[in-house]
Amino acid sequence: MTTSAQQAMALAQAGQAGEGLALLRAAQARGEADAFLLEGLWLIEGRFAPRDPAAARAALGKAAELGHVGAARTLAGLVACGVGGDPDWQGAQDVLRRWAERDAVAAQQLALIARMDLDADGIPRGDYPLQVVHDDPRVARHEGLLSADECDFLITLAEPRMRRATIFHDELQRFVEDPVRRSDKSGFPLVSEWPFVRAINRRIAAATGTSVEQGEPLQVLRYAETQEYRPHFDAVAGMDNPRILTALVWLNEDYAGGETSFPDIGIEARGKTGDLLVFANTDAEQRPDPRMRHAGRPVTAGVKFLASRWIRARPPGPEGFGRHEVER
Ligand SMILES: O=C(O)CCC(=O)C(=O)O
Ligand SMILES: [Fe+2]
Repeated sequence: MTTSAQQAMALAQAGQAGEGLALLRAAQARGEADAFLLEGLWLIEGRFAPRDPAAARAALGKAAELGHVGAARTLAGLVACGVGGDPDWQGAQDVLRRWAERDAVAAQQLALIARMDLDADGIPRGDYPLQVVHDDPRVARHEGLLSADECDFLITLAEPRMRRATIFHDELQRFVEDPVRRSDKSGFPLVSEWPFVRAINRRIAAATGTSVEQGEPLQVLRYAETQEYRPHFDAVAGMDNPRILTALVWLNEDYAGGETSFPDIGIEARGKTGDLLVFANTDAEQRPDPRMRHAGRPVTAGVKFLASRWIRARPPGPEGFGRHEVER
């Protein structure tokens, strides 16, 4: 069966966004939740329709009211993150509470958030002191940034949406699959920066001394046996808002191999579940630091899960972080 939303998407992809939108409007008039959801997604991403976060939030609210669980998940994240309205941490939890009986993901978010030490705005109250591993260039770690339950839940959320990881190709000016990066990944862009994910991002921000807005979408990387991320730089020339830091959190430890290695400064890092590794990619002038080449070494047994967040020098402008940003 093809739904109106699917037809609208096909039209938009064929260059007929106006017709697609008309179809969505008709379906909305019939009370079809996924027609509200799809318009909401277009409006957040500014794809097939001009970006309008407030209208997006309204459309997703409508879809949620009509019983769409995916829309309710996205809505809770927008409320938490302040997209299309002021950030409202308590309001985001109200959305989760309304859905907790019908949606195990909402219930689990609430349960894990309840165990976090957060103020009323969802800001972590804790201190996350770093142990220095290497002074210049800076590499540091913090043990137990995330609990084992939080790591497991991130993996659970990421698993169904895993895709082959890509890298940005400078000549082609787009993301491509490449033997340099053989792993799967699952990102948490704005439409899936759910309250739990937001809370994790805030904790990474607190531990790295940055603002939560400076981070590109959180990614969960999955490396099966033999998979690796060959030596590469996270900061590359030509980013006017450079990736100054990378934060990695080990989400499991029952695998062999898979060390994060920095061959030019002689570091091989491996952490326990929940440990954070943070490193500077740029020098004092925010130019890519040639010593910060690093790799995820091949996994030799088991499966490695790692959360990764690339942190920019400044929050994004209205158009996001630009062409190198991890796909939204
Ligand atoms: O898998 C690793 O150990 C490294 C990951 C990495 O380099 C990245 O996410 O940028
Ligand atoms: Fe990297």
